[in-house]
Amino acid sequence: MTTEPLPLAVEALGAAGDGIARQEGRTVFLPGALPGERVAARLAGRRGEAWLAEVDAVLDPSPDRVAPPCPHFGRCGGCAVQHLADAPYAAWKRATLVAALARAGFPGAPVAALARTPPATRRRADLALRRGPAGVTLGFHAAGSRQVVDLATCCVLDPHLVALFGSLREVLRRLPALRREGSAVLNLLETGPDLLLRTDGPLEAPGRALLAGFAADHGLPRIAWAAGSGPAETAVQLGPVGIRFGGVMVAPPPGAFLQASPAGEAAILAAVLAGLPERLPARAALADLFAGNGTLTFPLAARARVTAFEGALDSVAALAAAAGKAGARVQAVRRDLDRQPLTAKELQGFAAVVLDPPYAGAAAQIPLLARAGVPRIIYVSCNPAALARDLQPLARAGYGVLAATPVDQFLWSPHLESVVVLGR
Ligand SMILES: C[S@@+](CC[C@H](N)C(=O)[O-])C[C@H]1O[C@@H](n2cnc3c(N)ncnc32)[C@H](O)[C@@H]1O
Repeated sequence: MTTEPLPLAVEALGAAGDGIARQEGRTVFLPGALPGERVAARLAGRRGEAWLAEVDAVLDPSPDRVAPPCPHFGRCGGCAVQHLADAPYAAWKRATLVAALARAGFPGAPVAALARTPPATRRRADLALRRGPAGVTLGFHAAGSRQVVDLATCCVLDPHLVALFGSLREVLRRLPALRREGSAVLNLLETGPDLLLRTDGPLEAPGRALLAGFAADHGLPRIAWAAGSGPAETAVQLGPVGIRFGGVMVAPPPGAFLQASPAGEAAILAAVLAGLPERLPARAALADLFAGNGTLTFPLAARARVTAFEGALDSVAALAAAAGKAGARVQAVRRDLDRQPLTAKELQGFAAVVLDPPYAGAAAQIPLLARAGVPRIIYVSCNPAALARDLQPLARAGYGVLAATPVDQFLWSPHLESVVVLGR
């Protein structure tokens, strides 16, 4: 359903990057509209109690409106806010963390300026693939839709990854393993791009040969493949894979989690290390929860012994192997922290606990952490809503925010990374 165009005054920029107006007492979300603008828009559907509208025309543009740098902006769901000038953009992102901390019970907490990440530096892409009559479509999903936007370029991704799009599309067109749909995770490691391909058909010998040719031609040391969401197997290995964390070379599993950009990782790490207690006794121990492949673990190990807890078996194995080889004072432990969170007793020996949970947060672990009374907690979050929820028990347990840093890891998207240091 769509209505006739209505004139609407945009009052604010919402958490998803949409303009927000009011119409007959209801909130209206206006993708592409900016605060202070008057627009003509059609009500096009519901988002919960609110209206979702399509902007027909911007009648009075905001002085903060700028030309979006990417030709796909507006259709591609990867970015939501490329049309806003830099200073109000940075203020909007920082305000997200201020609001989350206020909701958590920390109004007026000290929040640093937004740590920036440059365009064209994102080193991890999770691309959707579709086979159609005209070939293979490769890109991100359109905003709020399952449709895939075929990307010719991307202003966020590292150009080394964007440069692969054309030939990857072509090799996938010839790959029978891709019947209708799949995905491609590209991780830019120090050893070159690492590809994990998930397809809806089996990968036979001719397909493997095709991928081997692609890897050789484009400098990919490894291509892994998986049937749907099944386990990944190595399809092509032409050389070692690796990335250094705190000077320690780690060989991450296919499709491994990486912090989105080098600058984002550096900003997170700086805030985490600055959040540690100033003087750590010689025998101090640190806990790194949701440790992944050791992005934070190895730099933390330069300050004290670290026990790294992680749920994914292949990541724990990569972390343990790298620690063994480097002689790092790191113990890697496989633990599902949702099903079997660390008990208050287990947590009590640590001088500081760093946690960097997935998007959903750490709901099972937080109450036990609140009870343990660890002197320092450093929460790295990629989801302000989960952060606000998870910090509430810590506020009730008497913790205060010592420092909070918003990090613009997910440039031009509504997502925000942040590092919050808590003590009591
Ligand atoms: C946001 S990543 C952080 C990884 C790492 N700290 C880093 O900076 O690269 C979250 C990590 O939590 C892990 N994870 C997800 N659910 C988990 C669970 N229930 N228990 C333990 N680890 C989990 C994921 O495998 C992933 O490695």
